[in-house]
Amino acid sequence: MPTAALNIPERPANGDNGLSRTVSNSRHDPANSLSTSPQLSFHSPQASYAGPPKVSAKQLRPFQSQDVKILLLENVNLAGQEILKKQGYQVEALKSSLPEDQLIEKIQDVNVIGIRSKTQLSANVLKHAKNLIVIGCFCIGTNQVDLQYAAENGIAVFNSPFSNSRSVAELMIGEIITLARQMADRSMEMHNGVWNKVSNGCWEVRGKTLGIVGYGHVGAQLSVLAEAMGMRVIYYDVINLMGLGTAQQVPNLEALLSGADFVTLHVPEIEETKNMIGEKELSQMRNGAYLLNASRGSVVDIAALIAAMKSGKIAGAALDVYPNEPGKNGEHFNSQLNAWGEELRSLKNLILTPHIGGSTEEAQSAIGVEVADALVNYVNFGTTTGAVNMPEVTLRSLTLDEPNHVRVIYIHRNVPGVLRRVNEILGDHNVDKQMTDSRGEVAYLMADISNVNVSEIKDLYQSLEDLGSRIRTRVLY
Ligand SMILES: NC(=O)c1ccc[n+]([C@@H]2O[C@H](COP(=O)([O-])OP(=O)(O)OC[C@H]3O[C@@H](n4cnc5c(N)ncnc54)[C@H](O)[C@@H]3O)[C@@H](O)[C@H]2O)c1
Ligand SMILES: O=C(O)CC[C@@H](O)C(=O)O
Repeated sequence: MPTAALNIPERPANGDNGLSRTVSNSRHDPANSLSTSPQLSFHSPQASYAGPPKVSAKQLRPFQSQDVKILLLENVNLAGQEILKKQGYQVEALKSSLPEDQLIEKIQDVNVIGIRSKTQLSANVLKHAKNLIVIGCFCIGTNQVDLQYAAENGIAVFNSPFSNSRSVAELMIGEIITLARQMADRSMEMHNGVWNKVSNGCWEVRGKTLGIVGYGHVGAQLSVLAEAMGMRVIYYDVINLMGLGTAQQVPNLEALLSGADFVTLHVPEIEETKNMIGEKELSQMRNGAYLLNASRGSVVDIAALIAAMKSGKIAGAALDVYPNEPGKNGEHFNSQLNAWGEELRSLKNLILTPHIGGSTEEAQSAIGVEVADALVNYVNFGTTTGAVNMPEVTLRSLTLDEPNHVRVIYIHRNVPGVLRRVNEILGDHNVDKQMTDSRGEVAYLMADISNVNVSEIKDLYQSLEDLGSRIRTRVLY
């Protein structure tokens, strides 16, 4: 199938290839959605978008669905894979990420790519992705994708904004107690056959202060759980947020660092959070305090943390994320990967986990469903609700009673005069409904037009493609 399969209409002239008239029900079974049993599948709360249109909606596809090529990396959950396969798409799922050269090779061929936190979709990689229309990040973080480059090249990016937040918060609770009781060291000693019954430097967490940096989805969940254990909670965030329970916002990072016994980091990876905790910040922490990082590896200067732990300033730490992480399970975490690797591993009361904050059955299946649904909605209907780099645009579904309608999607540079030119082209038909919105330099227009013969669609597509402002045109019918 040629590149243009997702853009240029190629259905037989009678428009009846069977695909456009069937309505697939890719949603999960709601009967299971309230289960809390680990034996049953768990589904996240209803996401902010509505999911694929249901029963009476007309399935829009300008292509044979088996020609949509999807590459899933990093062991995307089976629940998500199934949703995509049910659509008839060609799905290749790999367990690991790919090194840049192999990624560049593979990405040239695919229309959709699904990744987690490891795969780097830089501008250098994306410039080879000539057929790519959408990226699904099956996780919260989107720092691994050049979002701006993607938007400017008409590639929408979706993620799952909160489906693993609870899992991260629960891990933090476990780690706070583990650090306070030096449990990881005691366990390690027992594994080595050593009995070492000590209470020195071991504490209850009740009455201690937890300082949360970044009071978003994870930080807020953690706040509630920590208070339930009798901890006092303070938090620092760049925006003013209402504290849950009796948690109190502090005015700056220094106030948080000097006021907390445990400091936990839940900020995104952005320029401002790079090495946010370094030598100076560690010196502002209380003597004998603990540091936890499950945000991104770039947020903590690890060499400075090693020094602070060696000096006794920091009594313990828990790290789930690192500046350089292995690409697949079984690979080594050593000094070749990060210069301080061996030194870090030798420290006492340090919990090291392999980026598993969001790695629970519940979170991964909820993320799989949420992101796969968003991808189906985008590929089949052009809906951008929930996209992290595009304006959010949706129209009510076309119904089976509207046989000669087409949906036009026109992603274009946000410059004056475009809408007039587009509507001159669409104006030969009846524009039933239209929505347009912009985000920075990029604008997204969606219009449903009626009384279009299949033979006219190619011309319509070409006229839009010929406009100077065009980034990408898609015509769905
Ligand atoms: N270890 C894991 O497996 C795992 C799982 C989920 C999320 N994460 C990471 O954790 C991060 C946070 O997740 P979330 O869902 O809570 O994100 P979120 O977007 O809901 O919350 C982030 C909060 O950080 C605040 N913030 C941004 N810059 C800040 C700064 N310079 N100083 C203080 N506060 C700042 C924001 O205002 C926001 O309230 C994600 O971006 C992701 O990188 C890791
Ligand atoms: O599952 C992953 O790879 C990433 C988990 C987490 O860091 C996220 O951003 O959601």
